[in-house]
Amino acid sequence: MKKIAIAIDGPAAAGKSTIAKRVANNLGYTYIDTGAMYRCVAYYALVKGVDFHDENAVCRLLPEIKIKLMPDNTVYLNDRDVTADIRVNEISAGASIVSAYSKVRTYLVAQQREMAKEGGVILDGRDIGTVVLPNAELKIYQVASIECRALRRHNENLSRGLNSDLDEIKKEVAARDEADMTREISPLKKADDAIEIDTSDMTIDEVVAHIMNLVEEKTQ
Ligand SMILES: Nc1ncnc2c1ncn2[C@@H]1O[C@H](COP(=O)(O)OP(=O)(O)OP(=O)(O)O)[C@@H](O)[C@H]1O
Ligand SMILES: Nc1ccn([C@@H]2O[C@H](COP(=O)(O)O)[C@@H](O)[C@H]2O)c(=O)n1
Repeated sequence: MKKIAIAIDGPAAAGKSTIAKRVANNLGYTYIDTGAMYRCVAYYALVKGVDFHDENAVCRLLPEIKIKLMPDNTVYLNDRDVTADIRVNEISAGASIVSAYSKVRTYLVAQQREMAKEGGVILDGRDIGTVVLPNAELKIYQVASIECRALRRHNENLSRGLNSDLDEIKKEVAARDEADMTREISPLKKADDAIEIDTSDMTIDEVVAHIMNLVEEKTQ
């Protein structure tokens, strides 16, 4: 079967990475979690004591930041496993701040394109269909209502034994969407040729099956 590039964009907690991992697994494709890369930049700034809002200081760190996304979805930053460290709320908010900086985006987008150049890839993020891979054969814009997304994240936290406040999550997710959609550079938006999937009333299996059908149409 022909190997294609698949782009999945959408707001926070829409289920992009869950679906992307499942589809990648079904197809034997490489999954590239671009959000993890922005999270690594924020995490490194935090470790170095650099204020997320200090653009020049954050950008000066870039040459020191080496990110590796492993086939088992662990994330290495300068040869250290940071998979869990980059998932905390402070880093979600920090990633949203540092991702607005032009030099940060240029640095990471170049790496994302390099990783995707052979095809047989599925990338999820905010600007994959619009900027990173404008020629991707299949572009998905995955959405769900804010209530649904906040509840999913809340349940995920509870199932991991973490403290979780549904109202706080709703505020955090809405604030991140607002920042990601209104920033000047590469804001989150649906690519003109993307297929929108509202997953609010769909199970994970239904979303995966829907995308698998779309892949089949594109690869016939
Ligand atoms: N269709 C679905 N039905 C029910 N739960 C879902 C569905 N899709 C994803 N989920 C759950 O929603 C939660 C958030 O999903 P996920 O982390 O994949 O979202 P995301 O879009 O990658 O988030 P972010 O952009 O914040 O990294 C997970 O707990 C996942 O299991
Ligand atoms: N292509 C991308 C991916 C992510 N971002 C920013 O990183 C934040 C964290 O992303 P997650 O997918 O892991 O939640 C996100 O809120 C964006 O600010 C991005 O700009 N472009």
